[in-house]
This record gives sequence, structure tokens and C-alpha cells, in this order.
Amino acid sequence: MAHLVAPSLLAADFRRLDQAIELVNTSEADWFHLDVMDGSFVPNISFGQFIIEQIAAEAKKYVDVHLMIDDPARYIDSFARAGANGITVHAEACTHLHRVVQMIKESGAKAGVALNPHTPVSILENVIEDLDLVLIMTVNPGFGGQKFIYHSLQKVRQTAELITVRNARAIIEVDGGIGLQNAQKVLEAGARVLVAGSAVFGAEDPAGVIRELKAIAPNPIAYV
Ligand SMILES: O=C(CO)[C@@H](O)[C@H](O)COP(=O)(O)O
Repeated sequence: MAHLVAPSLLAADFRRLDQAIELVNTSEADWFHLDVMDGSFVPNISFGQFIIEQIAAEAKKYVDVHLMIDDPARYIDSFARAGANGITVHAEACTHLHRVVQMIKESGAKAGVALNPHTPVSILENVIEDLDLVLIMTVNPGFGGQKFIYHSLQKVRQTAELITVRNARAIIEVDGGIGLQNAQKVLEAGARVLVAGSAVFGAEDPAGVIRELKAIAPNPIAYV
């Protein structure tokens, strides 16, 4: 199955948000990736459902919302109403992860769970069958432009194994420090969705980088 590219608008020029939206709509990109940060779960504050509603109104592609917020259960319905097609919460931010996953599904959005770099994949063992997506953070969340944590490759492999063993349908997304230099490796480890912020919006030719990311042909037997 072909992989997907999800530019992270966190790295876009917000004075020209219309151009960033147009880029995702008209390029080979597959998804909008929208990072919500609350200044508590992560040190930064980004944007919330009001901005997402404006973006979603213009989006012609899947809107993938990554909630880096404490106790996300409080906001699932409002992000779904704002136009999120998929909502991903952090396992570390949910006391009742199973319940939050059910809330996402009831809202009509696809359900994802994200894991910080230090969080073991085993935390997903009792929810994996309910998930549409597992987001493996390949940097510590909160900032764009950080260096890819190499150890994440092993976590992507472990997640792929858990999904296979359980015959689950979840796909794996990777986020943080992803670009042309490591995309092939993460895809070969089992990732299906590449989130890329600075690699896309920091490039002279963002549409060209998206095209190159889409053109990567992972070796299917690289990970056995
Ligand atoms: O969630 C996050 C950061 O917490 C990411 O989505 C970043 O926005 C990715 O940015 P790059 O590392 O690709 O610049």
C-alpha cells in the first residue's frame, strides 16, 4: 500500500496560511497535519479548534489533528465539529485511554494514539484493535525542526509487529525530524504516514519535496 505524506502546518508561515493550505490542496500531499499544543502537556502553545475550523473549511484533503494537550477528552467533540477527520491523543495525557479512544470513534473521527519517545509500545496492548492510527513521535513533542531520534526506528518496528500479531488495522504515522534523509528507513520499518514540517515548509520548493517524499520506494523486505 502506498505511503502518505502529511505536511505539518506548524512549520508554515502563518502570515501566509492561505498559501500553505493551497500547497497541501494542490500538491501530491495526502493529509493536512495540524498540531495542537496547550503549553502544559508540551511547553509550546500553537492553535486550537477555531483555526482548525478555518483550515478545514478550505481543506480538500484529510485533516489529521494531533492533540498535544492534557486531558484531551474535554475537547474531542469540539475538534470533531471543527472538521477533524482524524484525532490523535497522547497515551501519556489520558488517564482513561480506552474511554478516550471510544469517544473519538463516537465523534465520527478516526482514532489515533501517539507515543512520546520514552513511552513503550506495550502501553497499546489493550487498545490496539480499536485504533485507526498509531503515531510514533520521533522527537520529543512541542517544537518543529528537531533532530530525528534514531531509536524510534525500533519502536516503529515493534508497533508494526504488534499490529500484525493482533491482526489490527491501525496504520503507523511518524512525526518529528522526518525528511528525505530518513523517510526510506522509517517506511521500511513499517511507517505508512510521514509527517513533515520543516522539511516541507523550510524548503525552496515545498511541492518538490512532497513529490520526492511520495516517490520513495521502500524495499518491502528491508524489515523481516
Ligand atoms: O508534533 C510535532 C512537534 O511536536 C511535529 O508535527 C512537528 O511539527 C514536525 O516538525 P518537523 O520536525 O518535521 O519540523
